[in-house]
Amino acid sequence: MYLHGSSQINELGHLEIGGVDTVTLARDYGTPLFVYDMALIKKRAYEFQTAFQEEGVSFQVAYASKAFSCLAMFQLTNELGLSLDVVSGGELYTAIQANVPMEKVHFHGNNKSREELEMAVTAEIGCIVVDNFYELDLLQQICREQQKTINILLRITPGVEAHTHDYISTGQEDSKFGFDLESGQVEQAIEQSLKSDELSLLGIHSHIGSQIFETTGFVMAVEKIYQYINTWRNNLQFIPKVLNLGGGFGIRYTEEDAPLPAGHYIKSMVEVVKEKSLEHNMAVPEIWIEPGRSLVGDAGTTLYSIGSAKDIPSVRHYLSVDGGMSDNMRPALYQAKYEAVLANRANEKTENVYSIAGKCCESGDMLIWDLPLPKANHEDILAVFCTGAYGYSMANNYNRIPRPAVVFVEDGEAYLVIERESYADLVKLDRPLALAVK
Ligand SMILES: Cc1ncc(COP(=O)(O)O)c(C=O)c1O
Ligand SMILES: N[C@@H](CCCC[NH3+])C(=O)O
Repeated sequence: MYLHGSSQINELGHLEIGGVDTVTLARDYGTPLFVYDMALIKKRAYEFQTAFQEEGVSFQVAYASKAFSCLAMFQLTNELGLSLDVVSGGELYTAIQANVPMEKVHFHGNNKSREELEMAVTAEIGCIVVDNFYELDLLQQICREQQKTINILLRITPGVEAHTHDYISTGQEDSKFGFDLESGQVEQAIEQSLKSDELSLLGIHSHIGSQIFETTGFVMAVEKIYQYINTWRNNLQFIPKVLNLGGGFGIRYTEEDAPLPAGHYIKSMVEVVKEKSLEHNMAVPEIWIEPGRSLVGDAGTTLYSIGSAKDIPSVRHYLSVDGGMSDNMRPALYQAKYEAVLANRANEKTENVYSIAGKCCESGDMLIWDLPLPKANHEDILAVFCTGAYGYSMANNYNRIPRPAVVFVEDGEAYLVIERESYADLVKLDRPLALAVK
């Protein structure tokens, strides 16, 4: 059994995270419950930061908050010295409510609305990562109206295919994100940005995809960008001060995954940026990254109560849990794989192979296929590891299932950071027909 971070088995044979017994957590807060190991989040942030420090370059590590966002998470990442990448008005609003210094916020998205851009300009955030010409025009207009200037990066699609699931690959030429490099769109966008009194162009952004296990794609993206440096410098007198190379660093969900240590990714990125900058006789730009999954993914564990079982002789043993695709879309969406244990009998021998079904009204709502476990029944708590990224943040109310609660744990203490949704919450925005607005 692979245990992440501070997870261990205690003397009762229970899974413990951050010094807190998960069986007690399940009893006190109910299930499904997301449990975050705070020490592991801190460790992951520190690994990226020290890797940059060792390379001796200027850098920013921004937390890609789409992986998991809430007030407490934003407060924590801010305390850790991370910047914050948001992709919507909702994430920006959460950052404002969490008192994140606005100069540390970067705003992404391929279709930011006027309202969202106005909100960002009003809040005077640190940087907007502009994705397309529509946004470039709109942002200039908004800045003019508000008589403000704003820092921007231009997101480019470098034409690099990351080796990952198609749905989470973003750097290929045929992508909805960013300005196309090959066709000259980037040059045109740089020109428009430089001409604008309202926009201060800091540099270039590239994000090639997610759950990436090798450094080649990042290196190729840098090489692609530098192929255009001379053109930009000669034609437009533009040299990027910032290169944001995105996120996407892979994590270990199961034994099939072999992620590199954070330092490896950073070292190869920095090496190629230094080498190419030297070749082009230019100063090494500031290097920014924006990891999401690799900061919070393995720090999260979901606790479920096991309910019904169905045995189909010689075919399959199903066990159903009290959550599913409503709190973890990833298996249904990407055929993602997870490991899990019985939290209350974590040191017992595995005897059976079960397939873990969610409770949603969908045959595709299967969390794990063929999981070896001790003989399990409805008194057991299932702990699914590595659910910290894109679990709660993609949770939904399908079948009107309330979203789970979230606790942070550290040094034997648990902190409830998101309450469990109630049935009353589910109908909060509904209007009975008699009161419905015509
Ligand atoms: C622009 C951008 N930055 C950062 C991320 C974070 O990626 P990950 O969670 O894989 O680190 C994403 C998601 O893929 C993204 O689209
Ligand atoms: N939600 C995806 C990653 C998308 C990242 C955002 N661009 C996942 O769970 O793997």
